[in-house]
Amino acid sequence: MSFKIGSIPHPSRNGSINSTQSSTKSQSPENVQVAVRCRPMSASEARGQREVCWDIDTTLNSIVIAEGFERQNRARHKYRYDRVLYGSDNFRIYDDNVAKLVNSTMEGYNGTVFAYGQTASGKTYPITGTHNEPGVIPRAVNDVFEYIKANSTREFLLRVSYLEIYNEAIHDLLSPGTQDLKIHEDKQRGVYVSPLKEEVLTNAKQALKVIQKGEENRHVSTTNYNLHSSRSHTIFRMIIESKEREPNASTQTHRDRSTASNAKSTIRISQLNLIDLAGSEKATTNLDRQKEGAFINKSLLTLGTVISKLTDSKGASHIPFRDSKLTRILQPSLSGNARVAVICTISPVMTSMEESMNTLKFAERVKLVVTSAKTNEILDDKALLQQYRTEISSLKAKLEAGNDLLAQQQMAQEDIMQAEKRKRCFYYSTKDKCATWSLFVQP
Ligand SMILES: Nc1ncnc2c1ncn2[C@@H]1O[C@H](COP(=O)(O)OP(=O)(O)OP(=O)(O)O)[C@@H](O)[C@H]1O
Repeated sequence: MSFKIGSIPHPSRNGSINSTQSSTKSQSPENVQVAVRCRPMSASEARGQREVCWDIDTTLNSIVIAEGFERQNRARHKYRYDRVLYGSDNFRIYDDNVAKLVNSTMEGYNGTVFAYGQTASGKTYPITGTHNEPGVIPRAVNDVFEYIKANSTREFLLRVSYLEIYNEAIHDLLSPGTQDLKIHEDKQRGVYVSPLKEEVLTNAKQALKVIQKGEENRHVSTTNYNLHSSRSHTIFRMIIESKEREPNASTQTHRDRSTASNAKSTIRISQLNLIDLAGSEKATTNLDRQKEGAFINKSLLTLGTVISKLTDSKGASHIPFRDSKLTRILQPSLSGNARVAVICTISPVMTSMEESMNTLKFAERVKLVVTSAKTNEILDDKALLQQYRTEISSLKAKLEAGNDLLAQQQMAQEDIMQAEKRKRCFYYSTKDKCATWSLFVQP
């Protein structure tokens, strides 16, 4: 894999991130964004088949089996998605289907992007990309740092992890050799994998090094269909924390300080999951590939079942998220609190028609999944402390105001007593001509 963040070409098409801060706390329910892309033929495919077996309309975003390629009795059903593309342009796929989602993760919403399709259909290509056509991961990392640059009133903390699910076992790609990674769930953290190494990111260049390190540790093999076939599902996760930056203390008024302490009392936390699924494969004679294929097919089948049940209009009973590690990890995204974008990839050749049709049907079903992302805000300890401080000083002020009132009442009481004494003194001094009492008469 070779890509460089600093040298992403086509600057005019770069920078699609909108830096405005959203004031909404919850997005209205929305369907999963689905893009379908048919890759161009490879040189060897082009030798066996002259034309692409799909009729693709990139304006109407529809796809149908091309005339002359339909099989007997197969109706030429036209499929429509949010975006239907042909070719190698990774910029368009990112700008149209992913950039907005990445932007919203910077504003506190969770986001998940995954690529789905048979082996060698071109899933890794849009996710990691090439030097000239960088994929979702390098573009997202680039946009995250661009967003941070454009939003100087907030400070950000970025952490990444990179894992793969190979033969139903979870491996840490950033810490190879770590054994026995398990999926856990608790109220605070939701579903998470542990022990999993997290690297703190400080700049885009370092982020790409981390990704490259992870890529090198991924399980890749040569299959009948792909020279560098990914034999595992990978999940690249970025955790984004942000809070209002504290203004310069020396230039603040007391009022500024108390407003600032309220504003910085919350921290936004969101996750960006970028997932490259392993591809389903037809039977092979290689025993290792057979074993891998069985695990891959089973987890993709579970993903299909989960999607079907989530979109079952009768209201699904049990959704089998726990039947595979992949669906278990994807559970929080698919069941609600995340924006989700799916890139479905198909091959241009007739020999893969059956698998491509299955991918198109999957794309149709996943399009029906509805999610409703919310901003995730928490109070941090420091902010909590700050809140307590503000509360204590307000109580003190109230107490002081109360004390003043008490003091005023005491003084009034004393004034009354003095007046009483003066009255009595005046009475004594006039009646008994008592010099001693006359002292009280004088002010
Ligand atoms: N849109 C595309 N334009 C040009 N080349 C592509 C495109 N998509 C894929 N390719 C090329 O096709 C081959 C297979 O692609 P890729 O590895 O992305 O497939 P995959 O679906 O991830 O396969 P697997 O599931 O086996 O890992 C690669 O050589 C890749 O460079």
